[in-house]
Amino acid sequence: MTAAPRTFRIAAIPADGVGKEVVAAGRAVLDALAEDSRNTDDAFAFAWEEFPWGCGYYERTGKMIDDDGLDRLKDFDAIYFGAVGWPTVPDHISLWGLRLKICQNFDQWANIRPVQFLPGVTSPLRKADTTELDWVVVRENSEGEYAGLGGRNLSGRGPGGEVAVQSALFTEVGCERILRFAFDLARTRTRRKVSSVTKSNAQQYGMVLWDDVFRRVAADYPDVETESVLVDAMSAKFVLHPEDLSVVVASNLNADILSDLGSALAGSLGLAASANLNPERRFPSMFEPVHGSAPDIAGQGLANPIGAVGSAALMLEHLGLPDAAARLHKAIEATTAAGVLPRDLGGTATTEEVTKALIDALNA
Ligand SMILES: NC(=O)C1=CN([C@@H]2O[C@H](COP(=O)(O)OP(=O)(O)OC[C@H]3O[C@@H](n4cnc5c(N)ncnc54)[C@H](O)[C@@H]3O)[C@@H](O)[C@H]2O)C=CC1
Ligand SMILES: CC(=O)C(=O)O
Ligand SMILES: [K+]
Ligand SMILES: [Mn+2]
Repeated sequence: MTAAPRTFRIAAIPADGVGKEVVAAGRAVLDALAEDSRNTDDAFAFAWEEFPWGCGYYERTGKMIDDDGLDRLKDFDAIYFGAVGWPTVPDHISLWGLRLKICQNFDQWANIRPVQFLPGVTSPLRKADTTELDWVVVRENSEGEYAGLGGRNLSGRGPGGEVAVQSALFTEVGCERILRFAFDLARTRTRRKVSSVTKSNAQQYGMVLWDDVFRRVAADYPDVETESVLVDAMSAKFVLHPEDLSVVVASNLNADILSDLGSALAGSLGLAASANLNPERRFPSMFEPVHGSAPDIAGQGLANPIGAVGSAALMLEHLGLPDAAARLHKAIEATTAAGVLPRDLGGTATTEEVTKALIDALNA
């Protein structure tokens, strides 16, 4: 007798552009994994519900998400997200209307973005051996530069004389929780090191508060090596001394930029995975590739699904399925090592072909 499968309720929000293609790919891989677990003692299954929100929905209804959308999402075990944004809708409307709305209302304050180097993928880094490289960007995901504070036309003078203010919000509670999260994560890694990134020479209030809290929290983790680096210097360090990185923690904007840089160094933005976590589990967490909707390649079957599949692996870990997550990672490595590469990695494989290779690799 085998036990009934543990069933996880997942809300899929593919949203726009390649988001639709990579979420479909990720779902196919996850369903294959679940199917494979049937008749085992660790059987699990996914009950999917897909939501049509995004820019197309906005064009039809004037809403990025239904008024009761958050209410409908709040009891899911997790959210599997694609990417939001399309040239027909201003980017700040679409991003605030969907992704930021979910992240902020569900207090997904920790955004985890591993930078992973894969076999068979050429890195633009000049270092001959990238096999030793592996670091993770921890992004403060609830405040900072994306707090949404400010306004336009503050001078009242209108076009030509407009004044706009965009403020960054830093709270001691917000800094402390993300910094502790980074230290706790460092303790789970081979290299126990946290690099904190700010721009506190120029931004003398919020980022100096961050630095102060970093020093205070660090005292509780004497076993973890630390460094405090300005963001301009850290961007150079990503390229020149990536072997010196393990956990890199930064504010919302700085980590957003650094994580795209990191994934490009690993070979492509299409590879990068992320988890928007509500660590207290009061709300569902959301898993999405780091990249956007890529309108330049959308609808052509060219999207690299690996970032979305890596995000699915982060979701499996969050759901308490570490063995299944490890199998996904192995399948990703086997696929790139075998040279099944999409166009952004210099290959010719379509989204569908990469997805099929990933599914085949699960059982290899
Ligand atoms: N979390 C989200 O939903 C995000 C949404 N966006 C939105 O996406 C739209 C496009 O933004 P961009 O700045 O162009 O960034 P993007 O990440 O969509 O694209 C940047 C470059 O990376 C390539 N790329 C991205 N994903 C890829 C994949 N899976 N496979 C192969 N190549 C891939 C694109 O073709 C493009 O050349 C905008 O509306 C933006 O606001 C951008 C970033 C994150
Ligand atoms: C919006 C965006 O670029 C990101 O979340 O990475
Ligand atoms: K995304
Ligand atoms: Mn980004």
